[in-house]
Amino acid sequence: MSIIVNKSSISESFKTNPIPTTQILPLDLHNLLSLPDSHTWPTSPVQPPPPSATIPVVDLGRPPHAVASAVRKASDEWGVFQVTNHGIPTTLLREAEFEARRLFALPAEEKLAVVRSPDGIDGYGLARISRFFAKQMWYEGFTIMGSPVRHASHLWPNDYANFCNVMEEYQAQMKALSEKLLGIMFKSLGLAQDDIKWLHSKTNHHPPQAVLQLNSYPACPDPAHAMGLAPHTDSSLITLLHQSSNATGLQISGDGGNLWIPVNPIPGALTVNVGDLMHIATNGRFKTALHRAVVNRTRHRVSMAYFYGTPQEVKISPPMKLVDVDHPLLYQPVTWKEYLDAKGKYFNRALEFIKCEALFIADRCRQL
Ligand SMILES: C=C1C[C@]23C[C@H]1CC[C@H]2[C@@]12CCC[C@@](C)(C(=O)O1)[C@H]2[C@@H]3C(=O)O
Ligand SMILES: O=C(O)CCC(=O)C(=O)O
Ligand SMILES: [Fe+2]
Repeated sequence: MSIIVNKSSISESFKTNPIPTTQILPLDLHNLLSLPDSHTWPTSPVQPPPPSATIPVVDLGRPPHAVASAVRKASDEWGVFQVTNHGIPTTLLREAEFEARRLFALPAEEKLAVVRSPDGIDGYGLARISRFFAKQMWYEGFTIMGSPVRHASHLWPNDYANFCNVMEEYQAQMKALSEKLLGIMFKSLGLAQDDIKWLHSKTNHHPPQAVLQLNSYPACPDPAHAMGLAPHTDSSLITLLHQSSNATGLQISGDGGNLWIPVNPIPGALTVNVGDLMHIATNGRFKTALHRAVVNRTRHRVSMAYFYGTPQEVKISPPMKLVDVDHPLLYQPVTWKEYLDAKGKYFNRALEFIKCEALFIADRCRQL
């Protein structure tokens, strides 16, 4: 039997850049009565957002031209918006959150049995961005790519079918909605299907890659000095986020990090983040939103993020219609895996490192 290893799969990125175990294992936050020093962040001045700053909400039930212009405006200006009337059954959203909570409610030692391996993509653990920060986040997560059966059957040997069925159905529905939204986004820029072949092409050898991340932020004894998920942009084309409606937590940076605007959960709505790959694919037209999650004293908040990206062999570059003298090509073509490699090294500066000037400068240096 021969094993075909395609070096471009996103899970390969974690094989080439393993994460130290100390950056994977979370403390049992559910039983802590005060904030340990390891989790104490310097307080940042809390500024009230200006009254005009609210994250756009797009009703997908409106006429197509109205939806397209609202999506375009939100993606240009914010890189994030909420969608209502998206067609995902509320019961599925509720069931998925219920199953996620059932997982995080397990005793710490049972969750540790499905901890991510240093070079793996799926399983339980801290956020991958942890190693870029001196302090730990008030956070635990569980990553699913495809079928969660291997880990779920470990957690619930006699009772894993429901978790798996719900998570698989959730991923199928999120995939369909991601594809619909990407279609709307590209169309809103005046592009036809033919302009972005990699998005629709039947010639891709692999299906689009996607990751479902369950995020858990236990109630926190000192939320003002804790961080749920530190400021970052998502590496996907788009991310569809469902946040539990029992607590706010997601915030968007209005100005690169000093002003934070909350995304107030609308029951049943989903938040759409423009990811770094979409910023690359639109030659910088659409913004990638810097965001973070904060925690609170009384509520255990859970969110579910579905990261939708490209098939493994696809190099992302903008369609020619978005490149001209006024809009020179901004970024070098990259696969998702290559981009995750850059993100693993340079974190929030990864985009800078794949800028075309960087290539130009590197060439110049070589010539000198
Ligand atoms: C496909 C992805 C996207 C990843 C990396 C990889 C698997 C898990 C994703 C997250 C999930 C939690 C936030 C984030 C910032 C993190 O630390 O891990 C995400 C990251 C990214 O968007 O870069
Ligand atoms: O929990 C949230 O609201 C944010 C989650 C997030 O940003 C992520 O999973 O990338
Ligand atoms: Fe995110």
